[in-house]
Formats: sequence, C-alpha cells, structure tokens
Amino acid sequence: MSGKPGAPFALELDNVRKSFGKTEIIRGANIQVKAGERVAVIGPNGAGKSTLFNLISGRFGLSSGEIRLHGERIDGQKPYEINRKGLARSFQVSNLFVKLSVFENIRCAVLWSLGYKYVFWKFLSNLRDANERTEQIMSMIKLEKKRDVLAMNLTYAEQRALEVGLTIAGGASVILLDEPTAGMSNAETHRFIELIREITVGKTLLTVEHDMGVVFGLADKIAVLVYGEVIAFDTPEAVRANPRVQEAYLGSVLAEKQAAGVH
Ligand SMILES: Nc1ncnc2c1ncn2[C@@H]1O[C@H](COP(=O)(O)OP(=O)(O)OP(=O)(O)O)[C@@H](O)[C@H]1O
Repeated sequence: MSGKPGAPFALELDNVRKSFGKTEIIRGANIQVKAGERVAVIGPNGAGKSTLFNLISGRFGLSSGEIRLHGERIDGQKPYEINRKGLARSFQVSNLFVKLSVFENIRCAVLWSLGYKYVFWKFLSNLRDANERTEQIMSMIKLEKKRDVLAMNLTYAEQRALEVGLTIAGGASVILLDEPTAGMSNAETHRFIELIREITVGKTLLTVEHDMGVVFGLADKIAVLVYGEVIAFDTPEAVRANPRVQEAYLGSVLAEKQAAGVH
C-alpha cells in the first residue's frame, strides 16, 4: 500500500466541488475517514452520492478541491492508478463476465490486479499464487460450492456477492460499494450485510445505501449528503438525533418507516 506513512486518514475529501456545465452538483464536500472505519453515504435521490463515488474513484475529474488516499493526493489520477494505490469500487451496474465461471471471474480480477496480463512469463510462473488467492476470495464470499457455475446462472444475491469478490480481489485497503444490497429481499440483505462486515474487517469501507436498516446496522459513521453538501458526518446515533438531518432528510424517511410499522 502506498501513501504517506502515518497519514491520519485513509480517505479525505477536502472542499470537493463538481459542476456539470453550469450546474454545481457537489458543492464543497468534506469527509475524513479513518482507516478501518465503515462509512455509509446517505441522501435523497439526486443528492450526488454516485457522483461523489465517481470523483473518489477517478471516473470524473474534480472542478476543485482535493481528495487524498492515505495522505497522498489522488484527484486528477486515472481510475486504474487510484485502484493500484489501494482503492477499489463496485458498480450499481453489473461488472461480471456472465459467460465465465465464478472461479474464472475472480481469477481475472486477481490477475488484473497483479498486472500479469502485461508480463506473460510471470503470469505462468505465478499462476499458482493467483489461483490460491482466487480460492481464498471464493471462500470469503461463500461461493466455493458455485466454483464452476457461470456467473449468468447464479442467483441475484450470489451475483452481487461475486461483484464484491471482484472488488476486493486486488487486496485494496479502501473499498467503495455502491448500493450493495439493492434489489435484495430482507433475508438476503441481512445475510449480505454480515458478509460485507466479515470481508471488510480491517479495511476502510464507504458505501452508498438507501436502506436505513443496512445503514444503521453496518456503519460506524454516516455522511449525509443533501444537494451536494455533506450536512452531517457522525455516528449513527448522532446523525439520527441531528435536527438538521431530521429536517433535510432523515425525519421523513424514519416517519415513513414508523408509519409502515418498520423499525
Ligand atoms: N455525467 C453527468 N452529466 C450531467 N449531470 C449529471 C451527470 N451525472 C450526474 N448528474 C446529475 O447530478 C445529480 C446527482 O446525481 P447522482 O447520480 O450523483 O445522485 P445520487 O445521489 O447518486 O442519486 P440516486 O440516489 O438517485 O442514485 C443529478 O441531478 C444528476 O442528473
């Protein structure tokens, strides 16, 4: 892992701004995430959560501000460079090779992360290491029994698990998951949170999430994004009690849940 030794934060966003044309979508976002923290980014539709992830992962350039990974600036770098520095993200849209097996999908991601595709002789001599790492990840995401099943024939929840497996394949220390439980049943969601919790032990996690059960169950801290501004960044309890958050966002969501008898 690169970065400045002793950097206080795994990830820092410093007055990050992003405009599309004349419209400013991210309006001075500040977030500081300590190594090993799990942070959920919440906010109404269109608040800029996916945009923020695209800025952090290098898919979009910033209009102004700084992003630092372990103390080292990453804004302005290409997604693959940021990935090599230890930050990996998943996508809302599936990233799987549907006609490859579980094993083959993960091994592709492992090999890519090792850069072996560029050095073929090294690829051959180190294939065993890559295979071992692939087996490890398969067991972490609990898909050992689906080893030879094509990705297209997995259940939806298994496909999402495989995506998380691909995201962590390179051994990144900072993981960004965009709505990892979207489209899952309650039972699947519950199991999936446990899985995410297990495989991100010791890692720094940022997740975009709409499901408040997931947010309060998984996150050490919550960042509330409203109209491109982080209006609160605190523990779940503090965020729940924050009047500004209540007013801007959370109150209405919690009220809806209470009315529906969900706690
Ligand atoms: N490439 C782009 N060009 C122009 N506008 C964009 C672009 N990407 C996003 N936007 C706009 O930025 C705003 C924030 O979008 P974004 O997808 O980041 O929100 P979000 O909080 O992730 O929403 P949701 O919860 O619905 O996924 C929206 O108004 C969107 O239309």
